[in-house]
Amino acid sequence: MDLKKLVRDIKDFPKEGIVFKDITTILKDPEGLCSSIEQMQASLAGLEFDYIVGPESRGFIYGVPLAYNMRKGFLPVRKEGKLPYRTKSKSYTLEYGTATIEMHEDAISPGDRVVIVDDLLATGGTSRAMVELIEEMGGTVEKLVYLIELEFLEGRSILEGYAVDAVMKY
Ligand SMILES: O=P(O)(O)OC[C@H]1O[C@H](OP(=O)(O)OP(=O)(O)O)[C@H](O)[C@@H]1O
Ligand SMILES: Nc1ncnc2[nH]cnc12
Repeated sequence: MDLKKLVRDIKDFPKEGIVFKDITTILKDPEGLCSSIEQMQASLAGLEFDYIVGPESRGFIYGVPLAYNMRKGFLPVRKEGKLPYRTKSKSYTLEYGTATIEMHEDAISPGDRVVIVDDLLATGGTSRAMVELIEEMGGTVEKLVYLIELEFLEGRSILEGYAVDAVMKY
């Protein structure tokens, strides 16, 4: 299925100059939703890992169905102040601003093999911050999988050395 037909471009959201890739139009379409999950999952076939890590909020949309289908645990990464237990945090810049993400300090144990799942790779700031949190807790990042990659923002350059895959590229 050609999912690009279901992506809606929104100009100047959330800031002037940004072309926002709206995936709600994929999620609304039953075939689009199913195919987008399946195409991301195909990228993990045969890979051995323990957990899927996904960031709030769009990373949850794809991270949980992939974890469920592959019978893995899901570890949520949240914006600051949302997780109830003790946390480790990291601040970073993304395409349209800055943010701080957090994980529970006991989410990952040394030796855990992790896959990062998110809807979109732009500058890579969010993903780089997740990689650093995971590695500081002793985990290894086996792969990063996205539905969309904005290649012109060169997010892969700050993820050099890691396996990165995306279903759609712009
Ligand atoms: O590669 P980057 O430049 O870091 O940008 C990508 C991130 O930006 C978006 O999340 P956002 O922080 O807007 O949160 P949301 O999912 O709650 O909309 C997107 O879902 C990625 O997580
Ligand atoms: N252009 C964009 N569209 C949708 N989500 C994004 N996250 C970062 N940049 C984005």
